[in-house]
Amino acid sequence: MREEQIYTREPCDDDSAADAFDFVVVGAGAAGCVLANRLSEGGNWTVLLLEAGGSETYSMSVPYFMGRLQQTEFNWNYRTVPSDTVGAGLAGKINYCPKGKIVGGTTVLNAMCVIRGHRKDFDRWEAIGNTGWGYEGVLPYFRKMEDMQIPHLKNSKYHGRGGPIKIDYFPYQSELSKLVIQAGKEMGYEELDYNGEKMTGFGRVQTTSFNGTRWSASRGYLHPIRHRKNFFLRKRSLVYKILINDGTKTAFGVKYRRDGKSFTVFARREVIVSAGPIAAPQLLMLSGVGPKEHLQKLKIPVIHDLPGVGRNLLNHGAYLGLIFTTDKPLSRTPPQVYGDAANYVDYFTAHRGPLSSVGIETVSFHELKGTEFYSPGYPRFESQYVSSTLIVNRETAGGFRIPPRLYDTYFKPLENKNSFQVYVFDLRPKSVGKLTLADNNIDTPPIIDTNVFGEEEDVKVTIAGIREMIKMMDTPSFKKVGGKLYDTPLPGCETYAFGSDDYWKCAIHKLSVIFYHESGTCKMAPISDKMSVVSPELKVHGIRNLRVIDTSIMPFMVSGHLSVTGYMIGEKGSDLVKKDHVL
Ligand SMILES: Cc1cc2nc3c(=O)[nH]c(=O)nc-3n(C[C@H](O)[C@H](O)[C@H](O)COP(=O)(O)OP(=O)(O)OC[C@H]3O[C@@H](n4cnc5c(N)ncnc54)[C@H](O)[C@@H]3O)c2cc1C
Repeated sequence: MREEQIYTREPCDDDSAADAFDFVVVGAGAAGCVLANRLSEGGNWTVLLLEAGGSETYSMSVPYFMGRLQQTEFNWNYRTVPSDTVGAGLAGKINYCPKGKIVGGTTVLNAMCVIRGHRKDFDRWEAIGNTGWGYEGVLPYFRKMEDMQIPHLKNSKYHGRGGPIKIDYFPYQSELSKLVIQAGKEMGYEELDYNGEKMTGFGRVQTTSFNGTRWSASRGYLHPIRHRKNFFLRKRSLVYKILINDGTKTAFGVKYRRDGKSFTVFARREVIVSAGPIAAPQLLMLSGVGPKEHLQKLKIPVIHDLPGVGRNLLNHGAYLGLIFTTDKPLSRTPPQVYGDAANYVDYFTAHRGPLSSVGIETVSFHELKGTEFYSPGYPRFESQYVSSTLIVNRETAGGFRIPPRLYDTYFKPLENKNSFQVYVFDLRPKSVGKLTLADNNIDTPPIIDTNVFGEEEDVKVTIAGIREMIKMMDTPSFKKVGGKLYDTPLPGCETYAFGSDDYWKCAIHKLSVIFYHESGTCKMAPISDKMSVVSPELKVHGIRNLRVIDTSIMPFMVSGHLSVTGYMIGEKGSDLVKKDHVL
């Protein structure tokens, strides 16, 4: 048994010399792990899963350690280009763009929130010609991936049981979380299963966790298949080229680098790219599939001109400065959590206590009644209630690139106060960015221009959201604890009257972050759409035996978070592949 198998049941690293497989899947993230599992079930085909990162470890399963994981080698550590619209007040005007480089992909680094989106989001995908991707077409796959643990949701027709991914609440729920749900009721909202019939309202956050531990893509989809004879996982294997026959335009294998050596493997049936929204378009372009002029400029031989590769970069963006103070402590700051030995005892004996949560235990969804953005039954913004002001702590603030001076003037005064933070974000922003290559080398990170908050409408929606949150302080529940908006003007925005639209606009552009929901860079749409990269069967236009199956295929943003969308795409994509290779 190799060392990496001692603490987890992750499959061993395959070091056989086999060089031909039925399917070669690139990237062991949310979608890639699903494909490896589903295509190897039945034993008819051999499947090789190539992952650039190494093994998941036990400590990664502790929810509260989430933020720290971003400061490790298990993160690709991408950065965005400097921006005046999102995070203009961050160091260098640059946002971090974390992505998991590990078996399990970004599901090992993420906040574990399970929020699928609204049925209308998927109906919109179908309306542009993606037959079968409407809500009724995707719901069975959302259910298939789930093993619902929350007692009152186990028998809901919207949820699944017995699937690979366990869904549960975090065992820990702060006083803040309870209070927010109560306040929501006082504002006239329902407490509900936002992944069910209706979405508007408040709820405890459903999470990809089990018994207080992270349930990653690898735990759910790879651990159970570690003994399959037809499944092979090669770790620390960086794929740098998809091999495509220029004459027949057929993909037949990939080249990858492992431990300093180069290898070639062949795919008898298909190459499937599941490298995620940043690396999938990067790999296509490095292999000669992408916008012709861009590739020619970088001296990459063009195999197929596909102008849409890397375009349509979707994302959410959140304002970081919405903070409320209270007379009573409702939650704990990171130093309080990390500094109390009792929390480790609680966690390591019973998987309970604050370490069993990432710090977000409640979410709510709002329609913005009375504004131009109101659409009955279709919420337009989400709030996440952070169980402490995580950011009132130098280390966490640094994790968002908040410069020391900004920290000292805006956040430091809160260090000895009781406060909590609300992330508000527009669920369906209009801004769209793009991803391009910096050069023709896989080791050079691509240029990520998110354009988040580039459209005026997205800023207006966020302002409307902030105002809705401020109203929450008028509820009896928050009055009882002295809930108050933190109204120190943000440095750089003092010239505007605090609370005016102009003030909030300034603050949003300065103190915002991308919400790590990059997607859409290999857009799924019929070929008639010039920006389309893959067909509704997820086949790359113009190339045989090559598909992209991960969150990069999303044509439009969903009103949710993307790991479960990734699982759904992996599940549905597996069925589409199987259909084409019926024995
Ligand atoms: C900090 C953070 C918090 C988040 N919080 C949430 C949340 O609470 N809820 C939620 O639903 N979503 C959340 N997300 C987003 C979600 O986790 C991702 O959108 C989702 O995992 C994307 O799935 P994917 O399969 O497309 O890609 P990924 O899961 O990123 O998988 C891609 C895999 O491909 C590998 N790879 C890339 N390039 C290569 C290459 N050249 N060769 C070999 N392997 C390669 C990568 O190492 C990775 O393992 C969060 C993301 C971040 C960064």
